[in-house]
Amino acid sequence: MVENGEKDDGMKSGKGRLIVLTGPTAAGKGTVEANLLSKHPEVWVSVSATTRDPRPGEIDGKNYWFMDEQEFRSKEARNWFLETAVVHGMAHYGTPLQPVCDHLKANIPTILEIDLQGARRVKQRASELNLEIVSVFIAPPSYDELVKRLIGRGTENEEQRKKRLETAKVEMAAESEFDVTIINDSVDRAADELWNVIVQEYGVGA
Ligand SMILES: Nc1nc2c(ncn2[C@@H]2O[C@H](COP(=O)(O)OP(=O)(O)O)[C@@H](O)[C@H]2O)c(=O)[nH]1
Ligand SMILES: Nc1ncnc2c1ncn2[C@@H]1O[C@H](COP(=O)(O)OP(=O)(O)O)[C@@H](O)[C@H]1O
Repeated sequence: MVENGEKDDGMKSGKGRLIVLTGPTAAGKGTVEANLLSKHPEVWVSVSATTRDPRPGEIDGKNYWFMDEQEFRSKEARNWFLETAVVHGMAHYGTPLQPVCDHLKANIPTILEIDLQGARRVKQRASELNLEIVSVFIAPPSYDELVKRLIGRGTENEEQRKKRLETAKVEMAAESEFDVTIINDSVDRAADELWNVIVQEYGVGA
């Protein structure tokens, strides 16, 4: 066991590649992950830290580690994170490093659900951390459908939705940077496609 922030050779011994999952707001990332986990509970999805407020029903330590900006910045200064980003120009988000090292070392299929900036940062740090990654982009069937899903989810006010849609346009334009694109028209099928990526990368369940 090493302290957070130190280089962990667990990254070297892990066989599978880290799955970095990105997609615009309300494309259905959380819904697809929940479907995948219901069918394949052996998959581990990293729990990020965030300074945004919890949505109704969200549980600390399950959906996110919710913390204030002071705590987030202090952890950031101690290299506690694999990557961090300010998303939608509003809240800080970050991936705790050590649990990722531990799960990869144990060869447990590991998914990070992070934004475009975070995905780029993980790619930049890949060689420093001896980390192999496969990047997956979850796309909505269309931009109009994404707007419908965002409104239908009903968890943001109009100003927050506007910011999310601005970010969404930037993220959708970056799709070609990713190794695999999964279009989330049917949740069940999209989750199966994601599982196929895991089977290919980790050789599990085949
Ligand atoms: N860079 C980074 N992005 C994250 C992290 N956790 C979540 N995100 C991203 O932050 C964005 C906002 O997430 P969230 O507040 O749950 O809103 P939603 O995507 O609209 O449901 C999404 O693009 C997430 O993928 C993280 O640890 N690091
Ligand atoms: N394939 C789909 N078809 C229709 N609605 C969907 C689909 N996938 C997700 N949704 C809905 O879209 C909204 C946004 O999904 P969510 O998983 O919160 O997105 P994200 O995590 O990407 O922000 C939710 O209300 C969800 O129920």
